[in-house]
Amino acid sequence: MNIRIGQGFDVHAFGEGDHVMLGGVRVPHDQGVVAHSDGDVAIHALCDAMLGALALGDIGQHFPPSDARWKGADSRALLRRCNELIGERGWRVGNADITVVCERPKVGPHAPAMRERLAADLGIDLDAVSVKATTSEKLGFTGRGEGIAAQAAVLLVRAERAV
Ligand SMILES: Nc1ccn([C@@H]2O[C@H](COP(=O)(O)O)[C@@H](O)[C@H]2O)c(=O)n1
Ligand SMILES: C[C@@]1(CO)OP(=O)(O)OP(=O)(O)OC[C@H]1O
Repeated sequence: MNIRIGQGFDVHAFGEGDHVMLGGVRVPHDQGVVAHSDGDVAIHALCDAMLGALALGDIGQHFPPSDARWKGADSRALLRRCNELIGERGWRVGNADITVVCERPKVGPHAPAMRERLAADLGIDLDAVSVKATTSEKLGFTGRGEGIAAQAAVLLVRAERAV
């Protein structure tokens, strides 16, 4: 088979701070998130989708929260490592589609920069990376502003090998 599908989901609670990292972009906000790494839900969901597509477990298994190496980690480095893991097995991301769920901050204005960073980290075209956002209409934990969530879907395709 030459294609594989994967999906990922991540949540972080809001906490003290003045920004949230989303898709590798520092988004100013009146709160931060509680996390071991930089708490980038968009990237964590994307990593899990990539790992899931090849049944490689999840990011918590590859980068355990109990390991001091990942404390404060730049999630872009985790994404690049996940990209290596699929690349070593002969796969690359064909396209990725991410949805961030929160009432605030507004994600739309930052989506172009997020797409650029994610596409660069994955080594794929900009138009193969989509970032969308929605509120949850004030319902649930995201609606109450208690946290932020993201889900991601990816298609992996066989990487062409240079001979
Ligand atoms: N954190 C968010 C949430 C939403 N958006 C944008 O607003 C649109 C309307 O959101 P609804 O939840 O009311 O459907 C949505 O389609 C996004 O374009 C956003 O930028 N940031
Ligand atoms: C990113 C990692 C790194 O330890 O920790 P967190 O930033 O807490 O994020 P989460 O999505 O809860 O768990 C995955 C971990 O791999």
